[in-house]
Amino acid sequence: MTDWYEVYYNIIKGGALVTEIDRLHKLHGPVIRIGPNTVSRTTSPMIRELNHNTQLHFNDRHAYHDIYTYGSMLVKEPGFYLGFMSHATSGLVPTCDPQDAKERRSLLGPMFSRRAVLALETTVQEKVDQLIGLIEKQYTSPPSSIEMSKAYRSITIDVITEYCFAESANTITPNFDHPIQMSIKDTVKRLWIQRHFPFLNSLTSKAPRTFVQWLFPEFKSYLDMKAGYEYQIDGLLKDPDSLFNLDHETIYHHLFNPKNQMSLSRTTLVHEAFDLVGAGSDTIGNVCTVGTFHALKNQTIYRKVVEELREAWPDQNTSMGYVALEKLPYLSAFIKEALRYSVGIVHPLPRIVTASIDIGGHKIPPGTFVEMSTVFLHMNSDVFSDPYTFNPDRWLTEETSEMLLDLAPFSKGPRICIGLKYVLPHFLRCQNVRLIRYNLAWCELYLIFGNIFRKLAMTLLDAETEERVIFWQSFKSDYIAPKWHWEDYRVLVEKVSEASNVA
Ligand code: HEM
Repeated sequence: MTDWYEVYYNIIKGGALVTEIDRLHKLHGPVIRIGPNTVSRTTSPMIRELNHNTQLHFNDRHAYHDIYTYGSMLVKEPGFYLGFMSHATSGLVPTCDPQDAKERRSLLGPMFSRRAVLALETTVQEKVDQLIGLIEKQYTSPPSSIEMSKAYRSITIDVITEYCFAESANTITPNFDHPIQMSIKDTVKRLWIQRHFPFLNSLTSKAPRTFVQWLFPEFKSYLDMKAGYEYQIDGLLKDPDSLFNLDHETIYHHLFNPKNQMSLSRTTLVHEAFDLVGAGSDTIGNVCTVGTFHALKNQTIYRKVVEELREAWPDQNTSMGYVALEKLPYLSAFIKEALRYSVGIVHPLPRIVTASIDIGGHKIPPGTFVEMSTVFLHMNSDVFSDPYTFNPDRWLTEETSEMLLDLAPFSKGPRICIGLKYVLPHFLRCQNVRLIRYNLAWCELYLIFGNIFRKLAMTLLDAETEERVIFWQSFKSDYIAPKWHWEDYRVLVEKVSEASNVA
């Protein structure tokens, strides 16, 4: 009868929609209707023409692949994306028209290719060194505890801002409480309000800054961030030659010179900057937070990661790069498990069916909204045995092709995360699926985990912290990444002596 059902779970119940969807699937089977007939809010003629009817959520791995992996006839649902991203509506994430998205992806793509990532690997490594240097100086003598989720979020913000704009936000500060980190946290918290009440964002972007700040003081850091991008973009628009003075290639080298495409407006450039910082920081920070927690909680896992690293990298004063770290089997298995367990984006990502299509064995008419949260894929016991156990060893068995197919933290298909690309051959279900990775996300994960585990000895401060978290409860206040109830765990850190680095 009403959209307010979703509003109730997303806002009043603090993001518990996915938990509710799970309950409904248990009652009603693998396909449920979760919304009333809706007409999508869009300017795209292609989408407007569709006669919208109902909204379905699936709990079926085949349906996931029909929607996201092979679903070239499905497009992003504008009502969701333009609300959810109402602070940056002309960035790539909320671009729903497939042709527009293809063009923008072709502009941004080269920045995230393996070649570009390898060329800018030193940028990532410098930030990792800076974080480890700060932790060693600030937290080891005398030993004091550190909140890892904040430390990880600060490094991922600094990497993405340096990588994309050649201007780091410099949030790796002693208490990891830089205003930009707080701003991103606030923006993420606000996402569900703006998803359902997008006009609030339009109001704040039109009203004078002093008025907005007076009305909503918590917007200050968001407005500062926006002013920072505007300042940088205005400088480059005034003097495009100054692009050549930047320390390295940035997104602006690609966005300012769109070959065969119209130049992008100032607003679009600012929105794209927002999009990239949002998309490329909290997500990776979350994977690092989840992976580290489980490694420290389970000493067997911790020992295996550390021993493999020590053997491959005996002298920690030398450096070990992304390509070498990628070859370590246990570290790779550990990262895959951290990606599986941390889910990626928890909320279902809605698509509109543009032409009649088979989804999970059901004929679905055009205009239907369809979606499936990745939680249902990653926690499917038919593919991942004992799915609520964090177990890197599952990736070291001989037959992993089904699991690889269903590992989708970055989504799949035409709108897969741009920070990461998997290239899987067409014969996805064959025995020897080859996984080619090229991207910024993998590079960051290898360098952060590899260096942190090799150079620091860590102990979980509260060893009693619940290991098998009540998984579904974590999706309350889910927003994008789940807010795990142990997320603000603290660790004690020691510098690694050459003798041992297991505390
Ligand atoms: C572990 C880290 C990451 C995870 C789990 C993740 C997850 C995702 C997911 C699930 C999507 C699909 C969203 C949708 O369909 O609406 C996505 C899209 C996107 N991600 Fe990531 N991401 C990560 C890292 C990054 C990084 C480092 C960047 C670099 C800036 C990035 C930039 C983007 C962009 C621009 C899109 C939109 C692509 C499009 O709509 O065509 N992400 N990401």
